[in-house]
Amino acid sequence: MSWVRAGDGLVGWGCAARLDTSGTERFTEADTWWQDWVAQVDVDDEVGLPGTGPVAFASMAFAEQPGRSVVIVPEVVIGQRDGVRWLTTIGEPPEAVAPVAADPGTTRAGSPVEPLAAGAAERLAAGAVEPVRHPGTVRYSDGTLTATGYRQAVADAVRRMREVGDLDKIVLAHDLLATTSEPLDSRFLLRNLAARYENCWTFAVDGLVGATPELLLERSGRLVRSRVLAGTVWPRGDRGFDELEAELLMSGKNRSEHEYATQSLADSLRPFCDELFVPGEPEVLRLRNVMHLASNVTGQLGEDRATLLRMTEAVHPTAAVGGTPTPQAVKLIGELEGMDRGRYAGPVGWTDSRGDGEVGIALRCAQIQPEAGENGQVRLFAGCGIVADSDPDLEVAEAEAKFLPVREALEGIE
Ligand SMILES: C=C(O[C@@H]1C=C(C(=O)O)C=C[C@H]1O)C(=O)O
Repeated sequence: MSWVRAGDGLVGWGCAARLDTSGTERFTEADTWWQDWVAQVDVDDEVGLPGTGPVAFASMAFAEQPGRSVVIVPEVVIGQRDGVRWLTTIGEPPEAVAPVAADPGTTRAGSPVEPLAAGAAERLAAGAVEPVRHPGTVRYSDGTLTATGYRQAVADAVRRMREVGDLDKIVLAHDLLATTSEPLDSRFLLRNLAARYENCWTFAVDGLVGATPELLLERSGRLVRSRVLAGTVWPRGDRGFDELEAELLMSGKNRSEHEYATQSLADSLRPFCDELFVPGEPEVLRLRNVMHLASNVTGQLGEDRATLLRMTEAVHPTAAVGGTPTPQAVKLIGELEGMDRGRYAGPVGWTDSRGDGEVGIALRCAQIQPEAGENGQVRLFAGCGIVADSDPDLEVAEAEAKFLPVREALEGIE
């Protein structure tokens, strides 16, 4: 399990407890389950920062049906934030971790661990940690919704927006299958993604692996934060990055896509906040494969601070992955895509016993298929916001650009 950005974050393994859930109540169930679980453990947290003490990783389904959501409490978590490093264990320190700490008796929840890097290197040398495996060659094939099927779905959505007029924006996605000649080691993907997308949150929860640029919510005490993305350009022709950036900022279509996404997040987050700051103008987030319009929304929570999972329930899905109005968009997504998004475009991240934590939107990701046998198989997803003046061919190309991070990570392209 992983949630890492520019070297900071959490990496966990083992399973001390797990919840599988689905349906409309999935967030409430996850929140209650986690609070009940935390209430029955003795916590010895010497650090007291967000992410120290017991944490749960969560990866929630995009849709109410048929998706499966999962919450996992790892047995061991290594964390790093602003120069502070810690190790958390649940129960007795497992064998693989014991040599890391000077005194294994003190490696309970939240003990700071200095000699971690040295210990990890020793364990690797001693063969206690399996080396990362290369997935071999990669072959691609159509997913449930092919690129041509996707083009058609976009065209149908555009027609409906122009003719019926009950929908302002819808986000449509499609999938792609990749088969590797060797079983897939999620650490191979994670390492490559983290190296190339430092500005993104590299995550892995129960086989869903990716590097998302979009932070749905971060809660840290009374502070809440979100990085809303919508509106995209990608390298094409001989346009330079500056030219692309100017094109993005001036594009009415992209600006309106962005406005719907920011509005939906702000409207659903505002009831939890005493103050909420929404920038008047978006900025541009540059990534290797695409550029996005971005708005950093910040707020101060009210006295009865809702937990991260409760707020996540309220804001999901924003119009960055659903649409406007939300109910009509979500219904039409199911009809036009005709596939199960699973946990793609759902919230993914972690929460601690205080209800703090970070959740991103699971984008630029792939679901590792457990039943692949001797090969590895993953299902990649990518989608785009569609408005009445979208061009289906351009949306197919945009989705293609959004598949790139995982494709290149799978193929080990430097
Ligand atoms: C839906 C995806 O990305 C979202 C859609 C965007 C857009 O349409 O411009 C931009 C960023 C994300 O909010 C995806 O990557 O699959």
